[in-house]
Amino acid sequence: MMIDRNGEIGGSAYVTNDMPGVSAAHAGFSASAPLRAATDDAAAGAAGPGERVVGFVVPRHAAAPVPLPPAAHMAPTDDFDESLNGAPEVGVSQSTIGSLAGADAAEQGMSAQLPADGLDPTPEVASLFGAASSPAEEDDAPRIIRVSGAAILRDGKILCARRPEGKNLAGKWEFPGGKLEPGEDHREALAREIREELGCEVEVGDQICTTQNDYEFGVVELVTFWCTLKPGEEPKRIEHAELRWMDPEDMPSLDWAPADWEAVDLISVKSLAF
Ligand SMILES: Nc1nc2c([nH]c(=O)n2[C@H]2C[C@H](O)[C@@H](COP(=O)(O)OP(=O)(O)OP(=O)(O)O)O2)c(=O)[nH]1
Repeated sequence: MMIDRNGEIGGSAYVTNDMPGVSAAHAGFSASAPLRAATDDAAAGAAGPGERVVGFVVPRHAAAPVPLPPAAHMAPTDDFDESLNGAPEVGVSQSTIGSLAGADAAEQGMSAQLPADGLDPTPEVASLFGAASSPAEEDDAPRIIRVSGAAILRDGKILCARRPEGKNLAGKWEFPGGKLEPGEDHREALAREIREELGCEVEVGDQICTTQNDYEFGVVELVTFWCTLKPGEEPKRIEHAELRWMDPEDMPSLDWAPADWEAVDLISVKSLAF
């Protein structure tokens, strides 16, 4: 999905969340006018440079943006209902997003639903809903690499990281984070990766968006989250070639990994709107 500086959206990726109030507060953005995210009319359009986004746009749910805990309470509290944090359970379209987003569906306790009786889904659609596929189709299925990325906010700036030599996408900018390990959900994986990569502790907040990108080494499904540093924490450059705190509107000037443009555009456009 591409978003121009007027806030118009086109493209083929899908977005699962509004810009959350908690993140806006952290970034110094106003939370009063949530960014218009993917809609039906955004179903066709260009992907970013060198990018082939897999997935499709589904209608956003009609529910009002869910109020989120204040920044100081980004860590789930005992009385905080996790099901409200991110995509609420509001029916087929959200379930569809959940199934596309993989772990999010499980995290949200949502189940995928096949189309209504009488509709004969194509194999592609059926596979999205977990329907049985033939061994030949399974062999052809792309390997989904599930990755969490952190948009860490401090004083209105976002921590951007450049991938080191010797890794795939070397030299590209990314959100710190990494692959999920077996048994982890996205938030657990992200907290662990940040500990390993940056040597610090973060509070993982709301989801910004989910994208899939078809790289030559596999399909990366990247779920990006707002994060804040826990009190007294300072990120250290351990694995990355470079770390840089950027004003959101300057983020598009970096050479981002293709899967990241969705979140970069959402973050930078939001900052320009106010
Ligand atoms: N961490 C991160 N990875 C990204 C982003 N965008 C993007 O396309 N990727 C890709 C690059 C990698 O192919 C994959 C994440 O792998 P990684 O190498 O960071 O994961 P990891 O920390 O688990 O590393 P490793 O153990 O495999 O070395 O996702 C992003 O914003 N953050």
